[in-house]
Order: sequence, then C-alpha cells, then structure tokens
Amino acid sequence: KREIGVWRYLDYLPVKDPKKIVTLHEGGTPLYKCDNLAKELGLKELYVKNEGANPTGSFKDRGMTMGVTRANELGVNIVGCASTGNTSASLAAYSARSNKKCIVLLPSGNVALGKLAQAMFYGAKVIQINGNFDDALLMVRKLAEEGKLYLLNSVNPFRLEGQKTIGFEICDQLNWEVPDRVILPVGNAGNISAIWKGFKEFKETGITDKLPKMTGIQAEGAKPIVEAFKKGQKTIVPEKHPETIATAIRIGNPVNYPKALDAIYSSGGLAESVTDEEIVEAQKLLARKEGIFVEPASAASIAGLIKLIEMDAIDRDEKIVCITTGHGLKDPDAAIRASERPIEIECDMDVLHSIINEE
Ligand SMILES: Cc1ncc(COP(=O)(O)O)c(/C=C/C(=O)C(=O)O)c1O
Repeated sequence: KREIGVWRYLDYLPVKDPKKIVTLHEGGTPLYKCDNLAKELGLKELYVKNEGANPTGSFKDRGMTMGVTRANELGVNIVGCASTGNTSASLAAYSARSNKKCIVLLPSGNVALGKLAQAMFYGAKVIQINGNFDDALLMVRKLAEEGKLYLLNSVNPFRLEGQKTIGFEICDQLNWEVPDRVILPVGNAGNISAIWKGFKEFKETGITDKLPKMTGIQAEGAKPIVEAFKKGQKTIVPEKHPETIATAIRIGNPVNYPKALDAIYSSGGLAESVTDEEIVEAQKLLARKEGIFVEPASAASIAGLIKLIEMDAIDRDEKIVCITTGHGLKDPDAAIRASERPIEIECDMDVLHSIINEE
C-alpha cells in the first residue's frame, strides 16, 4: 500500500511517465475530529481537513504536483500563473524542484506577506500588477496563448486532477465512508469542482456508494457564485471590484464557475456568503477551540458552517467536513490585527507578579 498522499492515488491520475513525477510529498493532511467546536455549535460529527499542512502551506500543492509533472512530461521549461498568493507560492516551489523558470503575476498590495515571501524566496520572477487578480489572469493567459509559458492556473485541467485527491483522502481517512456535507471557501472555484470530481470517481469505480453535498462559501464582497446559486442560474455576473480581507478569495470573475455551479446543483449542496467580521471570528474560534490556525479565506468554511446552522439550512446530525485551505502563517498581519496587543513590561518580577496575579 502506498503511503498516504497525492500519489497514493496514482491509478486515478493522468500520469504518462511516473519517473517524471515532481513531488514535495504533498497531501496526507490531517483530518481532525473537532469535538470542542462540534459541541459549541450543537453538531453531532464535525471534521476539519487542514490543507494548511501541505509543503507550501495550502491545498495548491496537490494541483501543482500534478500540473508541474505534466509540464515535465511535455518538456516545458517556463511555467507561470496569476495568483492571489498561494498558487504562486506553490508553483514557485514545484518549478524550483524541477529546474523550471517560473513567472508569477500578483495583484499589487493585495497579497498576504507569507505568500509573497514564498514566491520571492523560491526564486520566481514576481511581477506585481496594478489591478486585481482577474486582470492578472487575463494577462498571463495572453502570455500562454503567445507560447511564452505553460499556464498553471486552475484553467489547466491537470491542476484539478491533483486537487481531486482531497475527496479521495477524506474517504480514505473516514474509513471509506463519505461525509454528508463538505464545506469549503470558493474563489476561482477550481477546488470545489476538483473535489466533487474526486468523490464522483470513487463512486463510479465502486469504492464508495454515496456523494456529499458540496457547499461553497464566498466573502460578502466577492460572491458571484453565491448570487447565481440564489437565483438558480448557471451563469454568473462577475463582480468588477471584489473586496474582502480574505485576499485569497478576492476574486470577481471565477474561471471555473460552470463546474462549481454544476457541483453545487448536482450534489444538492449550497452556496452562501459571509462577512469579513464573521470570517475573523471563525478564524479565532477554530484556533482557540481546536488549536488549528488558518488564514482568513480558509476560515470562511467555518464561518459558513456557523451561518448555515443559524439559518437552519443544514441538519445538525450531518457528518460534516470543513476544508481549511491555507495555513494561518500565510497572513501574519491579519492574525496580529485581529488579536489583543501583547503586554510589554520592564524586567521587573514585581510587575510580572502583579500581571500574573490578575489572571
Ligand atoms: C487559502 C485559499 N483558500 C481558498 C481559495 C479558493 O480556491 P479556488 O476556489 O479553487 O480558487 C484559495 C485560492 C487561491 C488562488 O486562487 C490563488 O492562490 O491564486 C486559497 O488560496
């Protein structure tokens, strides 16, 4: 039996030459049973799948191990992407590992510190665009059409092939059971599409016998998919000026919206939005109840769960998996902004005793 991780599922992945696989041992992330949080929310069975535990700290590593392996098979030397941060961090790492040049386009002023540090430090050519993610994606797609680079945004189907292993792994870790509902944040909408594909493939090949309700959560200021869902539509109206502190999902024109809406409709799932305040509260609750530190966009899945319970939109007896998509260290500024300031004293034991005795 192969060790747990993306390549445990090699037989379900479109690899022509396994010798060309580029890996940082991604996947195999913890599926935590969260009984404290479940009790707090009045739920029977709640799990958190922490994708922040991947090599570069987000679920993107699953897509990149597959996508950069494909680039290897094609003999490509230059790869690129537009990114809100995590895609660029991951592509920079996997391209370094396979001696490829990497070009990343980032929306200047809206990329969390940890992600920018990663893209720079792994040696990518980092270009900041005076525009948003959607503008950057249009530009990098033009470079790909001109043959200047191999595009590894989630328009590239090999990215989704790698990310579908999140669905496989959840079943694997639940002893081949399928949760009633999977809740995750949605930005460009590749991940919700990929994970749905994974669950469908396991069912179609007889490994499992049911499918979860796919539930996508967006930020109040960047929710084109939620708006389409609430009108029962299959097309979206792009948000021209997406705004949220959850910069990872500050996306107004999600390229994968058709697949994402199909996943939500066909699974009998839901789409809901949450405010920045609800995201920060959920981010704190998860850290202080379960010891799991995630970046703001990731906490949208927990904030969405809380909101859906309050709306009586889900059954408290459901077996629920919330996917937290990126590590809290990615956005240290957001974490410090949301916390009480540290106490600062001189090296004086009396002062220290007076503080401790207050506790
Ligand atoms: C932490 C985190 N949580 C959720 C999402 C949304 O996933 P998709 O709905 O598949 O886009 C992202 C996406 C990030 C980028 O799109 C990028 O890095 O360019 C993320 O980094």
